[in-house]
Amino acid sequence: MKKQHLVSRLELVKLTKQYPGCLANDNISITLMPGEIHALLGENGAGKSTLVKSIYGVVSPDAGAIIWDGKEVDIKSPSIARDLGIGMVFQHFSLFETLTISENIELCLSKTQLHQIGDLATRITELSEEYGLNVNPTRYVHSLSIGERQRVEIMRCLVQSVKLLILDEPTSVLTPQEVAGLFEVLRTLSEEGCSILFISHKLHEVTEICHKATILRGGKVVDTCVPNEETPASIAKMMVGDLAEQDAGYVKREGQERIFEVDNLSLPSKQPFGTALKNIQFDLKAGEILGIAGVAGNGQDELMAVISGEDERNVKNQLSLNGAPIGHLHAGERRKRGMAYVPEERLGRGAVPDMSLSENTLLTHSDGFIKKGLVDWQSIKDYTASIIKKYKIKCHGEFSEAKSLSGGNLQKFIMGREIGQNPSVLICAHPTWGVDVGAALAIHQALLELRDQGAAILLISEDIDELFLLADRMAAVCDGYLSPVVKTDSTNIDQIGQWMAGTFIDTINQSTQGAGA
Ligand SMILES: Nc1ncnc2c1ncn2[C@@H]1O[C@H](COP(=O)(O)OP(=O)(O)OP(=O)(O)O)[C@@H](O)[C@H]1O
Repeated sequence: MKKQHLVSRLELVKLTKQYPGCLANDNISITLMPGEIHALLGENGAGKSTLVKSIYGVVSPDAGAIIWDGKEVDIKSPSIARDLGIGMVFQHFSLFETLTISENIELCLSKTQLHQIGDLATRITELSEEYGLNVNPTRYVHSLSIGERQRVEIMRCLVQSVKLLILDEPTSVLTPQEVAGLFEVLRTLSEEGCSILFISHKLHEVTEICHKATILRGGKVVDTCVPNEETPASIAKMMVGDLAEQDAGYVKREGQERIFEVDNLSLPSKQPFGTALKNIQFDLKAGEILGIAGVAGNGQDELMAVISGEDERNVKNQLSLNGAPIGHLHAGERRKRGMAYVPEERLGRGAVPDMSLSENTLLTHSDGFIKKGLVDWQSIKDYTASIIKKYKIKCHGEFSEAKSLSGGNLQKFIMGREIGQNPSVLICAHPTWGVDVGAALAIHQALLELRDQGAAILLISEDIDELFLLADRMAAVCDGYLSPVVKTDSTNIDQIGQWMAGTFIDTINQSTQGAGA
């Protein structure tokens, strides 16, 4: 970070945002200097997203001021933010699959910007070389991996000569190798004077790359620190107070009898740019967690949809539960037999946004709460209230609409709702995605408790550290293929990282061809 600048790049002065019944940002003041990489930390619902949305013109604050390069500004919309030089990379990318990289980037540029840039494809190629982004402007977005898509989003900000780049949990979708590449780009940008505001729950990354950190709690700034003078544990303490226990070194278990099996499953994707599943084969054992690593978009969604029954194609003999085929049964029937699911997409698949938490509970627990044909609302409310209490979910109550919860709080609710059914098989994707350290610890312990009671758990995640922490056996998916399944104790992050990049596929293809010859 260059130190000679005296004028701050961005100053937030007593920024305040009130939602009905919730003061999301309460008099927040933060200063960012040019070139500063600044982490915004806080437990779920602390107000981080609301704050960055105010800076990017998506949310309009009720009080306070935003000072940009020394002058007060009124950022009424993202286009005003972009004109000022503020770029944001959201957790969910907003790219059109059927357009090229260049066409996607062109869509968010004004006529004046396009005129200033000249030939856009040439500019993208130049910037790609300058920052080592490896972005080819003529490639179609549907052919890109998640890591490449993120680089397109960053490129979209770079072509607009961004002076402040906001990243919302940028590393949760990347392989370890891609995280290292991203950090290189961020360091170069910082050297050149671009400020970076970085929301993350991964504290070791914050200590590695950020110059300063601001910690929010209950909508207020409660602390600031210089991350490389702290440890992940000391920052966690600033965020959530003392953690009674630390997440470390859980005992690995050996599974008992085989409960669930996927046998030689091959299935074309139903989506135009989805991933076909190719000869997937694995089993889940009672009292064991099987972790599947992989960068999003490599068949995880398709696999999850087939197992849950959301994909209704008949794969009768390819899926079995307790020795009986279930691949022809609909989703509700599979739930009745003891299966539960936590899908990756929490709003829309995991919960219906406009329904209350109680109503969302009823959707996946219909059997338990319908008595003599009538819905037992009191029991549903009590059960929902118990999940809210157990997982310390920040909301107004069981009547809160799912969409009014912050991302991490909704994730906690969905996990709690599914674990609470005591399933014999739990299939879950990204169990702690966007969840703060304290809540992640609670979710980890609930998963391990369920495992120790004899459930078989499939954990699909992009968080490789979490998989190593929780899984007893591990594998990786790439391009719809599943790698060999190995005991977690007998592998390492490097090997799994390479499998995530597909190094095992040739061997699998050779052995299948060999078998067919
Ligand atoms: N549209 C809304 N209506 C009502 N309340 C809201 C709305 N959006 C956010 N909130 C509330 O504002 C508070 C702050 O939410 P915000 O999304 O900013 O938290 P966060 O720190 O980003 O959390 P997370 O880490 O879970 O993403 C939460 O209590 C949330 O329930």
